[in-house]
Amino acid sequence: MYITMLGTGSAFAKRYNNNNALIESGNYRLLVDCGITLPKALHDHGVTFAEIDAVLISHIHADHVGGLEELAFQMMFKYGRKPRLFIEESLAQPLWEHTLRGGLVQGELNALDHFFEVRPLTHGQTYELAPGLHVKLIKTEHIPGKDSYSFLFNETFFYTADMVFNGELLTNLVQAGVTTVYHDCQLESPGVVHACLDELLTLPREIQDHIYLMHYGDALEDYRGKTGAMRIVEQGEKHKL
Ligand SMILES: O=c1ccn([C@@H]2O[C@@H]3COP(=O)(O)O[C@H]3[C@H]2O)c(=O)[nH]1
Ligand SMILES: [Zn+2]
Ligand SMILES: [Zn+2]
Repeated sequence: MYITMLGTGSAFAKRYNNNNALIESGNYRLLVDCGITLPKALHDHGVTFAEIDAVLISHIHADHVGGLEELAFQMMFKYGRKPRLFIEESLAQPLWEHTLRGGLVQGELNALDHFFEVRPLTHGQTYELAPGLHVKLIKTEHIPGKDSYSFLFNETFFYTADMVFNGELLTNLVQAGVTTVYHDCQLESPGVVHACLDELLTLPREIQDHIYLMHYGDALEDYRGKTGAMRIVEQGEKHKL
């Protein structure tokens, strides 16, 4: 599988797009999150919504779901079909009621599954999304009372939803065979709702070796060379996993 971060920025970043990814496995294309900036970022990448097989959602913040209205409308009115939506079952109703309903409702089109081919997922279970592409959702802490799910792909690649620092989880995953971790990182301390760089730097070198930082702010250039053994994911670069 290959991953390209169409954006690597924090919710407030202006130099970087929202932290959303394009995963490719054979001919299968999966969007991981679809934030406000995603429609333009995908366009700039030379891919149309019609060429996306499915979108997978981590949690309900605009930098992760704010592009879904355009996705739904483009697919309905431009391409005449529903996009496939993988989402943890606990998030489907809140996504509709609290985020999408206002913009999408018109007449009898008044439910999430009128616009999306919804595939509810249960966290902790492994699903085959396409041949050679499996995912397990892991519930991780972000905002109190707001469900958020990180992704374990093919048992070897861990992609964090926005999450607070959890060194024990990272250590356990690496010990269980995870080779690559893409981790959201707030550059400034304290982290509060994200892991911050200072917290991630407390990890032992053998864990840091596996970590790539994403979801960073506009001050990234001031932090190059200060991320220990952790590398930085560059927006737009395609990596083989
Ligand atoms: O209790 C809170 C809730 C939110 N926020 C900010 O709003 C942003 C929403 O998107 P995000 O989850 O990528 O990042 C969040 C933070 O930057 C915060 O600092 N404290
Ligand atoms: Zn975010
Ligand atoms: Zn968030």
